[in-house]
Amino acid sequence: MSVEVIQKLHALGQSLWYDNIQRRLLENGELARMIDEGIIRGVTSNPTIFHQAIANSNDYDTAIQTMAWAGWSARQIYDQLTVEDIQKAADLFLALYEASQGEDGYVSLEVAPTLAYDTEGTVAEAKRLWNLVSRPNLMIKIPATLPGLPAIRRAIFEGINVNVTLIFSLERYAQVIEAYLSGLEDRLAAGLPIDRIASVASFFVSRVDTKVDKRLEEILRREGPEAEQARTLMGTAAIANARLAYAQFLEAFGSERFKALARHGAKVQRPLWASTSTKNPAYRDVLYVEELIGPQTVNTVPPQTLAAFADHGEVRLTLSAEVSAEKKIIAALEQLRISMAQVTQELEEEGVKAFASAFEALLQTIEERRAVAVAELGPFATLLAAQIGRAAHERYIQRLFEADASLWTDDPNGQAEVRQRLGWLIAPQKSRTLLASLSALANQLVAEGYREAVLLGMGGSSLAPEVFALTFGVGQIGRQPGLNITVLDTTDPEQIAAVAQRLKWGETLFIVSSKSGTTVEVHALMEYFWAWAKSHGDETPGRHFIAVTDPETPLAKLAQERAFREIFYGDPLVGGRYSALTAFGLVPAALLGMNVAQLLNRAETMMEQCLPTQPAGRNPGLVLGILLGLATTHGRDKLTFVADPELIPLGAWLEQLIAESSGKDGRGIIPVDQEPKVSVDTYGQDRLFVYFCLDGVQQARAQTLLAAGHPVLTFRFRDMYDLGAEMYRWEVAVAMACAYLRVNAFDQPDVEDSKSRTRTLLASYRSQGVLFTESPQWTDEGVSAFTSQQVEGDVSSLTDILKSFVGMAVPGDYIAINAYLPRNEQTIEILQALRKRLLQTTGCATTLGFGPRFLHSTGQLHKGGPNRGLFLQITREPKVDLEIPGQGIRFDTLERAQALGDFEALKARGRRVLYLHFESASLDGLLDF
Ligand SMILES: O=P(O)(O)OC[C@H]1O[C@](O)(CO)[C@@H](O)[C@@H]1O
Ligand SMILES: O=C[C@H](O)[C@H](O)COP(=O)(O)O
Repeated sequence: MSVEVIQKLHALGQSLWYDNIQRRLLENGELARMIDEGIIRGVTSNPTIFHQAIANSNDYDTAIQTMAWAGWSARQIYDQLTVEDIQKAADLFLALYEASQGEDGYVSLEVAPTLAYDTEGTVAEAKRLWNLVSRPNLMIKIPATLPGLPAIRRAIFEGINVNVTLIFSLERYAQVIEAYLSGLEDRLAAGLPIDRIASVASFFVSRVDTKVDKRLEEILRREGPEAEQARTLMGTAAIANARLAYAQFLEAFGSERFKALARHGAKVQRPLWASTSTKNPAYRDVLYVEELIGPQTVNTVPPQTLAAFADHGEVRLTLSAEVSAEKKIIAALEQLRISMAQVTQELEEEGVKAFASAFEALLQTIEERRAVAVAELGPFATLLAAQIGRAAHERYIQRLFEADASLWTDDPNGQAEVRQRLGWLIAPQKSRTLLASLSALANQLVAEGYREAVLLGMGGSSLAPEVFALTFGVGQIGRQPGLNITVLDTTDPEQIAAVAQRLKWGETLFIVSSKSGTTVEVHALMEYFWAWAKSHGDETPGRHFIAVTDPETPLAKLAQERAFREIFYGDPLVGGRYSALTAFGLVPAALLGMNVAQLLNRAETMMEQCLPTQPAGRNPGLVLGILLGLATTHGRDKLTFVADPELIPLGAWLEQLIAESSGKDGRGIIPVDQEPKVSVDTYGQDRLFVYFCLDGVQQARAQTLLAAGHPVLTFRFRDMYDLGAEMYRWEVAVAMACAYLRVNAFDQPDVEDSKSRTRTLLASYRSQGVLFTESPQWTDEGVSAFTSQQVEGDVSSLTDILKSFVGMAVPGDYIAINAYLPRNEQTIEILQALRKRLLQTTGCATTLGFGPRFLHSTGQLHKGGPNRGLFLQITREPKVDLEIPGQGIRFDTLERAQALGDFEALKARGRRVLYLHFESASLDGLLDF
């Protein structure tokens, strides 16, 4: 696009405005770029433009859905969407507005076209929109109908900038100028300033040709004596009409009357050439720009006209006071009985009608989308609005951003923790400081021949990286050259060995990721791979390692001592499970080759929607959070994920965020991830489904669930980078849900219990060589069973044990399979089959977690949440085992100690637990019940 031609245009006194608005342009920086590069100097919108923007895109889906959930009407939603876009555009133009001293930099918003013949209604609407948008560089568009004229005068008197729209005739244009001047005079008479009031008169061009040409064509068709004259007049009326308007402008604003106003600072009301895209393909595509260039004018162009003009537009002065030729054209038309008065009157009426029907169609579209969103709420449709009202009254969002810890807890220690844990709120902005170093490192590693990275971390330090690795991994969209990342968050020797076996020395980078820098699994894994690296003959393999940790942690110190290639520091004001958009998620994202800036842009756009400046019902995080809280208190506490294939990995990250944040003090939301599909009538009344939709593969499933009466919230992703937005939204939502449930969203008080029991067990193992002395309640066929309570009835097989255990489940319970096994295809298959069986037999929700990974995720909820869980714990004798260098134990011992530590912790809290240890038996036996 050539900026030069536009600069030339501006040098001749014409400003180019953009006849287009679309949320995507505001969010992705395109409008900002066009302003910065000097391409456009203002924006105009109209009901047709908004109809196209909203009805033909999914840019507004999240916003519409949120407001619909909050109980807003279609009209309220329309207002909010349009005002937001206009405000955002106005903010982008503010600098230009100021630099040009109010000459340019305006953004126009039209009053509802249904008010076009209602003077009082228009005045009231103009005032309402002016106050609502509240930007100095706003222009309110008012149609120049007869009833519109006094409204224009009144609006000017009120100090409102006015873009007078739908002007077609010279007569009406004169009345528009009169209304403007009178409005200014009224202000002066009232002692009010007039120097900051701006107005443009939108004179419509191309539509005049469309209508006149049609009449000329009729004459041509008749092939009579007037045909030749008609031919020469084709495509001339619009420009002649507009040039005559320009002459009228020069006269009116050169008058003594205006000069008197100008002495008080009045600005001229510039003519704005509107409707300047070429409608007849036989005409030059920049006709209505090139032929109307002159001082003190504006031309507003839609995208295709802008592109054409920048490409091949020619700039020369084409407007002047000399309009004899133009007068002749109009006279010639009149001779052919084409009355401009009639043509323009029809155009005005049709123009109002067309805008009104676009407006009605837009409201209809919003209404349809609103109804779909409300239906998603199922039984909560009638209850949610009041709860949002309560949250607004209690200032939930304000208190979140003010770090008012009393929102979650009265406990002083808990409150102190909360105050240290809210840095994630500004992560989308703050993390930008990492961008340069991240891309430098990614490029350097690729250039040095690294192909693979293994991330060693647990919970919040591994789950977001895993989401990114699985969604943006090999062959996925939008990826620059980068490394493949494998996440290792286990102490299972088989799983570790399987990864180690396929690594190539020299091509593999290790990312040691731990916020606290003290997590036992991470330390053990790091020592293992450090020794692995050394075993390749490199005594100082630090350059193959990077660390992500908070400042001054033991890991940070060790990484320095061992000369790690790089250390990235996390934000100490962000807790582990809220760290996705800090170094913990972003370092791996960058190494994968993701566009981290884009991820953060999406997150920031969501952040802006979640700010306290937004009305409560417009805040996607707040509305979702209150809904989660409400559903939980109404017994729908099993938050069940349904996802299109690409989005399945998101569930594991959400699981930790939700479970570890909310599952405490006997309350909590139970996330159910990747549950096998069963017939919908299997589900109890304790489900709240969420559907993560990318390409709609699971749409039919979601519909079936909805039809069966379950709430199903749909989250539509435009592409995978929307992960940035959704991660942020869910972080806010979970914080808000926790406030609603009155639990501290930012601690994990029950996790430590399992850890300390594990430490005690390991100490006894180190001193006495035994880990566990309890004798099983039952043992046979190579399986031993330990239970929290005496098994009822006759038990002669594993099947009996399982039946008796499962028999304890009542509606509203959930069954958690906690497997300390290698997380691989084979075990996943067996355990998912078991899960399906359990679900079908009991109707209860089921979860599957691999230990010790889940201890850093759902483990908190298991112990601290509602006592509705039945825990089936599984370990087995390992096929391989590995030494943990320098610790005097092997990985299997650590894994088993972790299982036992959690078993004891669960029992101590009165949970129903069945612990099965498979010595020699096959896991397949689990399916025989
Ligand atoms: O990043 P770190 O400090 O290694 O912790 C890992 C995980 O362990 C937990 O503290 C729970 O044990 C999580 O909250 C956290 O995400
Ligand atoms: O403000 C601008 C007008 O609404 C717009 O230019 C109308 O153009 P059209 O005639 O191409 O619809």
